Amino acid sequence: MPIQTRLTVLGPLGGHPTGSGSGTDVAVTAPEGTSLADVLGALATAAAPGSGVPGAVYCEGRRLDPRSTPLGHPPLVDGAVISLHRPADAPSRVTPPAARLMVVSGPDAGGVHLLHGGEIRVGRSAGADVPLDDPDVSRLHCVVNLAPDGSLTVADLGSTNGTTLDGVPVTADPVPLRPGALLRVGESALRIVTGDGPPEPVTDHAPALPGPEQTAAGRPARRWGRRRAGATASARPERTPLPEPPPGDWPDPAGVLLTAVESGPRLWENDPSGRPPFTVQVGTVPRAAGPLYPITVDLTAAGSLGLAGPGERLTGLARWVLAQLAVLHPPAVLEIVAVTPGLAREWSWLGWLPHLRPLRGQDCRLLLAFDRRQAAARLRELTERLAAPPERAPGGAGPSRRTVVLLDGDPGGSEQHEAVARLAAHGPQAGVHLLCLARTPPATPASPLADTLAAARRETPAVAACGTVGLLSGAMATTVRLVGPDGEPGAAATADAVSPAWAERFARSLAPHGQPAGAAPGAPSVLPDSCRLLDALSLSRVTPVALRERWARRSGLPLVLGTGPQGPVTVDPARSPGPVLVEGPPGSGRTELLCSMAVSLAAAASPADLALLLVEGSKDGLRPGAELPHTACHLDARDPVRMRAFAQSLRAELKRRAAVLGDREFTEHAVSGGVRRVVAPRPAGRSGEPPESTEPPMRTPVCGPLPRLVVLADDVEALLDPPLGAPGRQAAGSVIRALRAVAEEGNRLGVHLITTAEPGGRPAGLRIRLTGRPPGRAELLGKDGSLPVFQAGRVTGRIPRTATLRPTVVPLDWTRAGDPPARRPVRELGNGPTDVALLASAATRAAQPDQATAASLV
Ligand SMILES: Nc1ncnc2c1ncn2[C@@H]1O[C@H](COP(=O)(O)OP(=O)(O)OP(=O)(O)O)[C@@H](O)[C@H]1O
Repeated sequence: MPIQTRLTVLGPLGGHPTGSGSGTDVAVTAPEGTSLADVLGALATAAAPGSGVPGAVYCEGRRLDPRSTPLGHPPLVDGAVISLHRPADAPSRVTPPAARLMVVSGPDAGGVHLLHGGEIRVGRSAGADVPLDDPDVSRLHCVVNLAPDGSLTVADLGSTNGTTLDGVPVTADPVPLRPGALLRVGESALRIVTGDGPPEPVTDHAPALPGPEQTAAGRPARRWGRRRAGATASARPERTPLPEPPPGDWPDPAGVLLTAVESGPRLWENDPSGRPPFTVQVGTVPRAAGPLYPITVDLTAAGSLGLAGPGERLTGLARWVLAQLAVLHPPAVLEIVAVTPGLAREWSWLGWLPHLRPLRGQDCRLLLAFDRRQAAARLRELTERLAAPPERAPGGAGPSRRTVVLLDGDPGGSEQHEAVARLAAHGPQAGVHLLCLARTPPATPASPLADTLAAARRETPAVAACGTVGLLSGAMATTVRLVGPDGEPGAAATADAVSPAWAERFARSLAPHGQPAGAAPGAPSVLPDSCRLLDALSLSRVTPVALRERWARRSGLPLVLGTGPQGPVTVDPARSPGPVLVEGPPGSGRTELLCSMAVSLAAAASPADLALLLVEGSKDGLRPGAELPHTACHLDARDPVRMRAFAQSLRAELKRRAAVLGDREFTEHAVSGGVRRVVAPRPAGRSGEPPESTEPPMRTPVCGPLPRLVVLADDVEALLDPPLGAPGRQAAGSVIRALRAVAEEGNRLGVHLITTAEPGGRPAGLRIRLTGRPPGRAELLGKDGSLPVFQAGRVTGRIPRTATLRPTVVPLDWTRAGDPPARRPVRELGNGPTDVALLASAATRAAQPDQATAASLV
């Protein structure tokens, strides 16, 4: 399977990748094992057209050897930044810092600054060592000193609003700064952490919210300072009693960045501290002593969350909300969709997050919408979900996988507005929650909360359906107040916000994560229109040796169905509580899928361990599978004698197994010696003719361990309701009764049924629904709801080997990431052996010793 890796290439001039605008983002698609050297020229051309192959390549400050650095593996994973010719200005790996100064709350939160000793000045000025875009922070506000002996002190630098340490004012006289203590400057809270962290650079100095000059021009610091001293009623936290604090410990922006960059143990953790899922913190309330008090919103209770306020402050808060959701929930649990027409610059960083991959088979590269056409497509996909049954967690009450939809900007015409309204009203029950942004002036004494809320509803009507709305308030919009369904505002809290540079760094760090266990790294997130099963099985060149190795290391009965958005899709029919059902409209690829399943099973287990029984209700579509040495029987419904004999043998086999096993469940090789087994006969008929009826449908049993039996039954509808005049009409009932017996008790006895219609008995344990667009496109439905869609493997066509694919390097255009992917039509070859024939031939050779044993026993 080819893998895809998205990289950012910095040209000869280097630079720091603080946004999608600098450097060139590219998607490299190449077969597994391709080295950097194979694509280096194309990468250099993408970064600077006309430039030659560079002499040196760097990643994370290290020089790489292009020939021995494979794509898709560290450090060249999704989201990596490489620089050509010379190292980038990006922070490089450094010796472990003595301490970290973390900005844990405030309007420019999330910074993690490495301290190596000496004085560190904190202030609003760009020249400060720790610059903070916080309007209440003075240009040079306080200084932290790390002495050679590791001791820390802090002193105020004559700031307007003062500095406090754990609630105690700090003067110009340095006082000891204990690790873990909370340092407050303006609206920001900082914490020192010491200890030997990994040497990962995380300093994020880029000021991204309005720069110091802008804020200074619009707001004299002293006036804001006075306002704080005589705060307005709406901005005073002590006026509103705080509710019971939510349980659990709450992540702060600096900790979240570190978790993402270092893939810390808390990434996607199931929080043992009891923090409820899908709950986000929008700000904190400072208390005289003790930790910051988190103000949180539970999306499952609120339904949807509205956020209103001015420009960058609003996006900074929304970035923080989305980042928290992404760091707390894996992509298997959380899907993020961004419907933000015209706002690619603001929101393209989301594209690095694994949560925006179209795992449900949506027709796009990423779940982004930067123009109205893309917005219409995303909204259509989402509203279609309202009609589908919600995905339930096993044993759980609520939907197992939820979707958070960021809505920013005008989604389009009346149809799209109506779709948004439907999602706002009915989405939460289906696990779809909106995060609606409304750009309004902040709530101030001149514009009370009620007016701001009304303005937000006018600006973004869906806000009216949001169970909770966060309103940014105060002259500089650094305070947030939550308004619930009762219309009562909650406590005023310092709004937490993070910068675009922070968000980009955060999202890139998560980019390589989120592949399910066993998926190929960098597996393409977009479903192909055609999949060669042998590629999905990693058997592009199928040889007897490769098969014997697989057969030897088999565990269970792995059945690879095809490829999903994250790599091969595998099920285990032996673990299904009932038959496996393959449904779909005519021509959707059911017969082909049954053939693929036969091939996939034959690749998993040797003929000694597995026998296949192929049953056809009307056509002759499974005939290619009869070539497999595993096939013990190929029955078609035109021969009543063989049909009855088959039904009799199958029922006898079930009875015999039940007698041998008693109360025990079938396990691999548990039963052997003196036990007869069913071995493969070949039906004597040639293609298109009914097989001759002289032979029993299954060969004489011989001694040996019990193999598993898998019955693959196609066109079972024709057996359930045989057409008048069909030759097998009379015998169809006996076959159906035998299949029903397998459905009922087969699994316990190691006999499994894969069928296109339920014959009765135990209901299907696993359903595969082919959609028919394109042929072979299918979704897997477990008992707990829908799982990702996949493209079923093809075995009877002649698909050229994809292993010969040449690597491609394509510039990434984020504005087009929400479009359907460009598809290269797969041309099937006109001649040459089919893949089922290739595998059957290799399997026959691989099974030679087995067959010799079997023959001697017959
Ligand atoms: N996985 C696949 N990949 C590509 N093409 C496929 C795939 N499966 C089926 N097709 C194409 O679709 C055609 C119909 O497939 P198939 O006969 O398996 O469908 P079906 O559901 O069994 O239909 P029917 O029962 O009406 O015959 C095939 O001839 C093939 O060209």
